[in-house]
Amino acid sequence: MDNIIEVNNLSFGYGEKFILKDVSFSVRRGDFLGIIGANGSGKSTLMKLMLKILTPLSGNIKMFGQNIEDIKSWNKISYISQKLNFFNSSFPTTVEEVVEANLFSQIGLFKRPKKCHKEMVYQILEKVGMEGYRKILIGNLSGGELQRVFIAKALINNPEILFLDESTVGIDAKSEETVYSLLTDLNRNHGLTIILITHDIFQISHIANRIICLGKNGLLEQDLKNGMTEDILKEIYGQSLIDFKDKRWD
Ligand SMILES: Nc1ncnc2c1ncn2[C@@H]1O[C@H](COP(=O)(O)OP(=O)(O)OP(=O)(O)O)[C@@H](O)[C@H]1O
Repeated sequence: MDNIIEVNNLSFGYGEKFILKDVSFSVRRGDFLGIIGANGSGKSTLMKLMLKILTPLSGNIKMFGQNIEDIKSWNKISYISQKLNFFNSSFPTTVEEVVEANLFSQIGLFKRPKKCHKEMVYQILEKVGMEGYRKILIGNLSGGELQRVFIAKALINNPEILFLDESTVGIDAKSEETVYSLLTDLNRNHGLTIILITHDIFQISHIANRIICLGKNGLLEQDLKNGMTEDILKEIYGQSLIDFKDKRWD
Protein backbone atom coordinates (compact mmCIF):
# COMPACT_ATOMS: atom_id res chain seq x y z
CA MET A 1 0.00 0.00 0.00
CA ASP A 2 1.55 3.28 -1.11
CA ASN A 3 0.15 6.01 1.12
CA ILE A 4 1.25 9.41 -0.12
CA ILE A 5 -0.54 11.19 2.77
CA GLU A 6 -1.46 9.93 6.23
CA VAL A 7 -3.57 12.04 8.56
CA ASN A 8 -3.58 10.62 12.09
CA ASN A 9 -5.94 11.69 14.89
CA LEU A 10 -5.88 15.30 13.82
CA SER A 11 -7.57 17.91 15.99
CA PHE A 12 -7.72 21.64 15.46
CA GLY A 13 -9.58 24.70 16.68
CA TYR A 14 -9.53 28.45 16.26
CA GLY A 15 -9.23 29.76 19.82
CA GLU A 16 -11.99 28.17 21.86
CA LYS A 17 -13.82 26.93 18.77
CA PHE A 18 -13.14 23.29 17.93
CA ILE A 19 -13.23 22.60 14.20
CA LEU A 20 -11.73 19.12 13.68
CA LYS A 21 -11.74 16.29 16.19
CA ASP A 22 -9.63 13.20 15.87
CA VAL A 23 -9.71 13.06 12.08
CA SER A 24 -7.80 10.18 10.44
CA PHE A 25 -7.60 9.09 6.83
CA SER A 26 -5.04 8.25 4.17
CA VAL A 27 -4.50 9.11 0.54
CA ARG A 28 -2.80 6.71 -1.85
CA ARG A 29 -0.63 7.69 -4.75
CA GLY A 30 -2.92 8.20 -7.74
CA ASP A 31 -6.06 8.76 -5.65
CA PHE A 32 -8.60 11.42 -6.57
CA LEU A 33 -9.91 12.43 -3.17
CA GLY A 34 -13.01 14.58 -2.86
CA ILE A 35 -13.57 16.46 0.40
CA ILE A 36 -17.19 17.41 0.95
CA GLY A 37 -19.24 18.66 3.90
CA ALA A 38 -21.38 21.54 5.09
CA ASN A 39 -20.30 25.19 5.02
CA GLY A 40 -18.01 25.85 7.96
CA SER A 41 -17.42 22.15 8.68
CA GLY A 42 -13.65 22.63 8.34
CA LYS A 43 -12.75 21.50 4.80
CA SER A 44 -10.46 24.44 4.01
CA THR A 45 -9.02 24.22 7.51
CA LEU A 46 -8.18 20.54 6.93
CA MET A 47 -6.47 21.39 3.65
CA LYS A 48 -4.49 24.21 5.27
CA LEU A 49 -3.33 21.77 7.95
CA MET A 50 -2.17 19.34 5.25
CA LEU A 51 -0.27 22.18 3.59
CA LYS A 52 1.31 23.25 6.90
CA ILE A 53 -0.33 26.68 6.65
CA LEU A 54 -1.90 25.86 10.05
CA THR A 55 -0.52 23.78 12.93
CA PRO A 56 -2.68 21.05 14.55
CA LEU A 57 -3.52 21.03 18.24
CA SER A 58 -2.84 17.31 18.28
CA GLY A 59 -2.27 14.47 15.86
CA ASN A 60 0.08 14.45 12.92
CA ILE A 61 0.28 14.42 9.14
CA LYS A 62 2.75 12.48 7.05
CA MET A 63 3.41 13.21 3.42
CA PHE A 64 5.70 11.04 1.30
CA GLY A 65 6.37 9.06 4.48
CA GLN A 66 7.74 12.09 6.31
CA ASN A 67 6.20 14.22 9.07
CA ILE A 68 5.17 17.47 7.40
CA GLU A 69 7.09 19.50 10.03
CA ASP A 70 10.27 17.95 8.64
CA ILE A 71 9.52 18.57 4.96
CA LYS A 72 11.97 21.12 3.59
CA SER A 73 11.00 21.21 -0.03
CA TRP A 74 7.37 21.60 -1.02
CA ASN A 75 7.98 21.48 -4.76
CA LYS A 76 6.16 18.15 -5.13
CA ILE A 77 2.95 19.87 -4.06
CA SER A 78 0.77 22.50 -5.72
CA TYR A 79 -2.19 24.34 -4.26
CA ILE A 80 -4.94 26.32 -5.92
CA SER A 81 -6.78 28.20 -3.20
CA GLN A 82 -10.30 29.54 -2.86
CA LYS A 83 -8.70 32.98 -3.10
CA LEU A 84 -8.43 32.56 -6.87
CA ASN A 85 -12.01 33.81 -6.97
CA PHE A 86 -10.75 37.13 -5.62
CA PHE A 87 -7.74 37.28 -7.95
CA ASN A 88 -7.26 40.73 -9.45
CA SER A 89 -7.57 39.86 -13.11
CA SER A 90 -7.28 43.49 -14.22
CA PHE A 91 -3.52 43.33 -13.53
CA PRO A 92 -1.83 43.87 -16.94
CA THR A 93 -0.08 40.54 -17.34
CA THR A 94 -0.31 37.88 -20.02
CA VAL A 95 -1.24 34.21 -19.66
CA GLU A 96 2.36 33.24 -20.45
CA GLU A 97 3.74 35.54 -17.75
CA VAL A 98 1.35 34.22 -15.10
CA VAL A 99 2.49 30.62 -15.70
CA GLU A 100 6.16 31.61 -16.15
CA ALA A 101 6.14 33.27 -12.72
CA ASN A 102 6.16 29.82 -11.11
CA LEU A 103 9.42 29.01 -12.88
CA PHE A 104 11.32 31.75 -11.05
CA SER A 105 13.44 29.21 -9.15
CA GLN A 106 14.69 27.87 -12.48
CA ILE A 107 14.87 31.18 -14.35
CA GLY A 108 16.27 33.23 -11.46
CA LEU A 109 14.75 36.41 -10.12
CA PHE A 110 15.02 39.45 -12.43
CA LYS A 111 16.36 37.28 -15.28
CA ARG A 112 14.70 36.76 -18.62
CA PRO A 113 13.24 33.32 -19.39
CA LYS A 114 15.21 31.24 -21.91
CA LYS A 115 13.83 29.43 -24.92
CA CYS A 116 13.57 26.19 -22.89
CA HIS A 117 11.41 27.96 -20.27
CA LYS A 118 9.13 29.35 -23.00
CA GLU A 119 8.85 25.83 -24.38
CA MET A 120 7.89 24.44 -20.95
CA VAL A 121 5.20 27.10 -20.61
CA TYR A 122 3.91 26.31 -24.10
CA GLN A 123 3.70 22.59 -23.35
CA ILE A 124 1.85 23.04 -20.09
CA LEU A 125 -0.59 25.50 -21.66
CA GLU A 126 -1.12 22.96 -24.42
CA LYS A 127 -1.97 20.35 -21.79
CA VAL A 128 -4.79 22.55 -20.46
CA GLY A 129 -5.89 23.62 -23.95
CA MET A 130 -4.76 27.25 -23.53
CA GLU A 131 -1.70 27.40 -25.81
CA GLY A 132 -3.44 29.76 -28.19
CA TYR A 133 -3.90 32.34 -25.42
CA ARG A 134 -0.24 32.88 -24.47
CA LYS A 135 -0.11 36.58 -25.29
CA ILE A 136 -3.63 37.38 -24.09
CA LEU A 137 -4.03 39.58 -21.01
CA ILE A 138 -5.52 37.55 -18.18
CA GLY A 139 -8.15 40.27 -17.66
CA ASN A 140 -9.62 39.28 -21.03
CA LEU A 141 -10.16 35.62 -20.10
CA SER A 142 -13.40 34.01 -19.01
CA GLY A 143 -13.63 32.44 -15.54
CA GLY A 144 -13.13 28.93 -16.93
CA GLU A 145 -10.13 29.97 -19.05
CA LEU A 146 -8.55 31.72 -16.07
CA GLN A 147 -9.11 28.55 -14.09
CA ARG A 148 -7.23 26.47 -16.67
CA VAL A 149 -4.35 28.97 -16.66
CA PHE A 150 -4.09 28.58 -12.88
CA ILE A 151 -4.05 24.82 -13.24
CA ALA A 152 -1.21 25.19 -15.78
CA LYS A 153 0.64 27.45 -13.33
CA ALA A 154 0.16 24.83 -10.61
CA LEU A 155 1.44 22.05 -12.89
CA ILE A 156 4.50 23.75 -14.35
CA ASN A 157 6.81 22.40 -11.66
CA ASN A 158 5.57 18.86 -12.15
CA PRO A 159 3.94 18.29 -8.73
CA GLU A 160 2.95 14.86 -7.45
CA ILE A 161 -0.05 16.15 -5.52
CA LEU A 162 -2.46 18.90 -6.56
CA PHE A 163 -4.70 20.47 -3.90
CA LEU A 164 -7.70 22.49 -5.05
CA ASP A 165 -10.07 24.36 -2.76
CA GLU A 166 -13.46 24.94 -4.40
CA SER A 167 -11.75 26.12 -7.52
CA THR A 168 -14.74 25.93 -9.86
CA VAL A 169 -16.93 28.28 -7.86
CA GLY A 170 -18.30 31.09 -10.00
CA ILE A 171 -17.63 29.58 -13.42
CA ASP A 172 -20.32 28.48 -15.82
CA ALA A 173 -21.38 24.84 -16.16
CA LYS A 174 -19.60 24.27 -19.50
CA SER A 175 -16.28 25.69 -18.27
CA GLU A 176 -16.69 23.70 -15.08
CA GLU A 177 -17.13 20.55 -17.14
CA THR A 178 -13.90 21.33 -19.03
CA VAL A 179 -11.98 21.83 -15.78
CA TYR A 180 -13.32 18.58 -14.33
CA SER A 181 -12.43 16.58 -17.44
CA LEU A 182 -8.95 18.13 -17.39
CA LEU A 183 -8.52 17.07 -13.75
CA THR A 184 -9.81 13.59 -14.55
CA ASP A 185 -7.29 13.28 -17.39
CA LEU A 186 -4.41 14.47 -15.18
CA ASN A 187 -5.38 11.95 -12.53
CA ARG A 188 -6.17 8.90 -14.65
CA ASN A 189 -3.68 9.30 -17.48
CA HIS A 190 -0.80 11.15 -15.85
CA GLY A 191 -0.92 9.67 -12.33
CA LEU A 192 -1.40 13.01 -10.55
CA THR A 193 -2.81 12.63 -7.05
CA ILE A 194 -5.62 15.17 -6.63
CA ILE A 195 -7.35 16.44 -3.51
CA LEU A 196 -10.37 18.57 -4.26
CA ILE A 197 -12.74 20.40 -1.92
CA THR A 198 -16.11 20.84 -3.49
CA HIS A 199 -19.83 21.18 -2.89
CA ASP A 200 -20.56 19.60 -6.25
CA ILE A 201 -21.44 16.13 -5.03
CA PHE A 202 -22.72 15.09 -8.43
CA GLN A 203 -19.42 15.80 -10.24
CA ILE A 204 -17.24 14.48 -7.46
CA SER A 205 -19.14 11.21 -7.39
CA HIS A 206 -18.06 10.67 -11.00
CA ILE A 207 -14.45 11.74 -10.86
CA ALA A 208 -13.20 10.80 -7.38
CA ASN A 209 -12.31 7.27 -6.33
CA ARG A 210 -12.36 8.35 -2.70
CA ILE A 211 -14.59 10.80 -0.84
CA ILE A 212 -14.52 12.01 2.73
CA CYS A 213 -17.27 14.03 4.28
CA LEU A 214 -16.80 16.41 7.19
CA GLY A 215 -19.88 16.29 9.31
CA LYS A 216 -21.11 17.87 12.48
CA ASN A 217 -18.80 18.53 15.41
CA GLY A 218 -15.64 18.23 13.36
CA LEU A 219 -15.86 14.50 12.89
CA LEU A 220 -15.15 12.67 9.72
CA GLU A 221 -18.27 11.00 8.40
CA GLN A 222 -17.13 8.09 6.35
CA ASP A 223 -18.96 5.18 7.81
CA LEU A 224 -21.01 4.08 4.85
CA LYS A 225 -21.89 0.70 6.23
CA ASN A 226 -24.48 1.94 8.68
CA GLY A 227 -25.89 4.40 6.16
CA MET A 228 -24.69 7.41 8.14
CA THR A 229 -23.04 9.14 5.21
CA GLU A 230 -26.10 9.03 3.00
CA ASP A 231 -28.22 10.51 5.77
CA ILE A 232 -25.68 13.24 6.31
CA LEU A 233 -25.50 14.04 2.61
CA LYS A 234 -29.28 14.37 2.55
CA GLU A 235 -29.08 16.67 5.53
CA ILE A 236 -26.33 18.86 4.06
CA TYR A 237 -27.22 18.87 0.39
CA GLY A 238 -30.86 17.85 0.42
CA GLN A 239 -29.97 14.84 -1.70
CA SER A 240 -27.59 11.93 -1.89
CA LEU A 241 -26.53 11.54 -5.50
CA ILE A 242 -23.33 9.73 -4.79
CA ASP A 243 -23.08 6.11 -5.69
CA PHE A 244 -20.63 4.84 -3.12
CA LYS A 245 -20.25 1.33 -4.42
CA ASP A 246 -16.86 1.76 -6.10
CA LYS A 247 -15.36 4.22 -3.60
CA ARG A 248 -12.52 3.49 -1.27
CA TRP A 249 -13.33 4.01 2.40
CA ASP A 250 -10.28 2.78 4.31
N1 LIG B 1 -8.79 32.30 10.80
C1 LIG B 1 -9.92 31.92 11.40
N2 LIG B 1 -10.20 32.34 12.65
C2 LIG B 1 -11.33 31.96 13.29
N3 LIG B 1 -12.26 31.14 12.74
C3 LIG B 1 -12.04 30.70 11.48
C4 LIG B 1 -10.87 31.07 10.76
N4 LIG B 1 -10.91 30.48 9.54
C5 LIG B 1 -12.06 29.77 9.52
N5 LIG B 1 -12.74 29.92 10.69
C6 LIG B 1 -14.01 29.27 11.03
O1 LIG B 1 -13.79 27.88 11.10
C7 LIG B 1 -14.89 27.16 10.56
C8 LIG B 1 -14.39 26.24 9.45
O2 LIG B 1 -13.97 27.04 8.36
P1 LIG B 1 -13.52 26.41 6.98
O3 LIG B 1 -13.24 27.54 6.06
O4 LIG B 1 -12.46 25.41 7.20
O5 LIG B 1 -14.85 25.66 6.56
P2 LIG B 1 -15.27 25.04 5.15
O6 LIG B 1 -15.84 23.67 5.44
O7 LIG B 1 -14.15 25.09 4.19
O8 LIG B 1 -16.45 26.02 4.73
P3 LIG B 1 -17.04 26.44 3.29
O9 LIG B 1 -17.68 25.24 2.70
O10 LIG B 1 -18.05 27.48 3.68
O11 LIG B 1 -15.91 27.01 2.47
C9 LIG B 1 -15.89 28.21 10.11
O12 LIG B 1 -16.86 28.35 11.12
C10 LIG B 1 -15.08 29.47 9.97
O13 LIG B 1 -15.84 30.62 10.24
